Formats: sequence, C-alpha cells, structure tokens
Amino acid sequence: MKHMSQRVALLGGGKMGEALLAGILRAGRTAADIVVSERHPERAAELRERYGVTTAEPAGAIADADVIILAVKPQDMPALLADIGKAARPEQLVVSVAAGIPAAFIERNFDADVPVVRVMSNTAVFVDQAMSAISAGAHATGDHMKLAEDLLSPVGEVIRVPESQLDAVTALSGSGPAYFFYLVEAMTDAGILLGLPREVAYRLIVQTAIGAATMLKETGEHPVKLREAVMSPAGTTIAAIREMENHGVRAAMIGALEAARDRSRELASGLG
Ligand SMILES: NC(=O)C1=CN([C@@H]2O[C@H](COP(=O)(O)OP(=O)(O)OC[C@H]3O[C@@H](n4cnc5c(N)ncnc54)[C@H](OP(=O)(O)O)[C@@H]3O)[C@@H](O)[C@H]2O)C=CC1
Ligand SMILES: O=C(O)[C@@H]1CCC=N1
Repeated sequence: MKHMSQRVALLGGGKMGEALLAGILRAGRTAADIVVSERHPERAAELRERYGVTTAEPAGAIADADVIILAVKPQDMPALLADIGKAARPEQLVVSVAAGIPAAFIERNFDADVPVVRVMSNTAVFVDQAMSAISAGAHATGDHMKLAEDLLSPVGEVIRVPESQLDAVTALSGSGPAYFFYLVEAMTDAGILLGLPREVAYRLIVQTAIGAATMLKETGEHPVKLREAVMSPAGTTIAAIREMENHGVRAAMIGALEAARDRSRELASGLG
C-alpha cells in the first residue's frame, strides 16, 4: 500500500501526538485517513477543529487503521494496551513513541502477534527537524521498519538502532531539545546581566545556536576543532570556557544525561 494512503490511528493527542499529527499532515497524508484518540474531550475537539481529523475511543480509532501510533505517557500505556490488546491485528503496525516501554511489554499485551516498532523522536517534529531513532520488536520485519521510516522521514532524520540503545537515545535526543532550550535561557539571563535588552540577547543567542549547529552539520568537523577556531589566545572565549570547566559544566552534562537514561530505564520497571 502507498504509505500516503495508509489509515493511521493516533492514540494520545498531547505534545508529541500533535507534533506527529501536524507533521504527517504536512507530509501529505489526508485528515480523512487519520483518527485520533484523546481522552480529554476539549482537547479532542481542539484537534478536530485544528486538523480536520476525526476522534474516537482507542478501540474504535484502531478498527480500520493500518498504522497505530501509541503516543501516551509511559505510565498510561498499560491502561491503553488493555483497551486495544484484543482488537489489534497482525496485519496492523504498532508504532510506539513512548519512552522506556519495551516492545516486548507492548507485544505481550496483544492477543495476536502484532508487529511493533519503537520510536524515540523529539518535539522538533513540529518544524520537520526531528531526530528519530527506530527499533524493531520481535514481530516487526524490514517492511515494517520501512513503513516507520516512511512515516517519520518527512519530519526529520531517522536512524535505526538496537532497542537496547533506546534509553540512551531518549537521554540524548528525546530529551535533548530541552537541554538546548535550558542553555539558551541561561545565556539570555547572562546577556541581561551584561546589560543587553532581553530580546537582543535572545536574538543573538538563537542565531548563534543555529549557526553553530549548521557548522557542525555542514562542515563535519569535530566540535573540539570548531571550538578551538573560536578561542583566540588569551581571548574572551577561553576565559568563558575556563569558567565552565571550573564549574564542572562538562561533568554536570554527563551526569544529567546519565540520569535521563536511568529514568528511562526506570519507566520500564514495575510494568508487570
Ligand atoms: N514530549 C516530548 O518531547 C516527547 C515525548 N515522547 C513520548 O511521547 C509520549 C507522549 O508524551 P507527551 O506528548 O509529552 O505527553 P502528553 O501528556 O502531552 O500527551 C499524552 C496525551 O494522551 C492522553 N491520554 C492518556 N491516556 C490516554 C488514553 N488511554 N486514551 C486517549 N488519550 C490518552 C493524555 O491525557 P492526560 O493528560 O490525562 O494524561 C494526554 O492528553 C510519552 O510516552 C513520551 O515518553 C517521546 C519523545 C519526546
Ligand atoms: O521527558 C520525557 O519523559 C519525554 C521523553 C523524551 C522527551 N520527553
């Protein structure tokens, strides 16, 4: 089946659900082929209004779907799977974007051998600049992985990884956008401290971030090399970098991402 004519059921209409919904519509899928299940009626109405999709309860939403996207929080996954476990069929593909929830857990909540592909994407789906990692469950074939890639490649880059790496992927790129937003927030505050109006500081930093990311992507140079090219001897940049090293910023980042990876692992514990 041409992937653009696939019928999609999106279960969970929150931040990630809406990002994916908007993205797949931008990519050319039609609203008539998409059914959303969102338990807050006012949120469901908002999505119907904004995107022209229909909404339904989970079991109804998946009835005619070719692809079922699970986009609820990890703690809500067991209840959702209890709702759809008997209805999901082997000819359907289940794509879970949930952090920490193993494919095996999802598979054993289905009566049939339903193929599952796990995805760890991020909110940059909203601007077609997402980084998505995908991993196959026990019943997912190369065709299912290709279907997942076709779903996600219009909204950003897609990489295939073993499922054992997904907790680390979640720490780096799933949660990653928040680390950069946090850094921009801190640099903006520094700009204000140094006497710049907030909007000037913010504009300077955002464009500098875009420039730095573009240099990393387009030059292929190692970040150390790119950083050294900025650090003039006895200049301003090395003064800042020394201060960061003195405050253990590097160690703090490593510890922070390890904590995110550990939290992702914890999400799987106690699932039963
Ligand atoms: N936000 C992000 O940047 C990323 C999130 N993810 C993953 O995406 C998933 C969704 O996260 P996010 O969008 O942030 O969460 P949200 O809480 O924003 O969205 C989930 C939505 O689904 C609703 N919901 C919960 N259970 C059901 C159900 N059984 N039927 C219908 N709707 C239901 C929730 O309602 P209620 O509010 O009552 O819970 C909520 O409105 C998570 O598993 C997360 O790990 C992955 C990568 C990035
Ligand atoms: O914070 C979270 O748990 C989700 C998963 C990755 C980004 N947001």
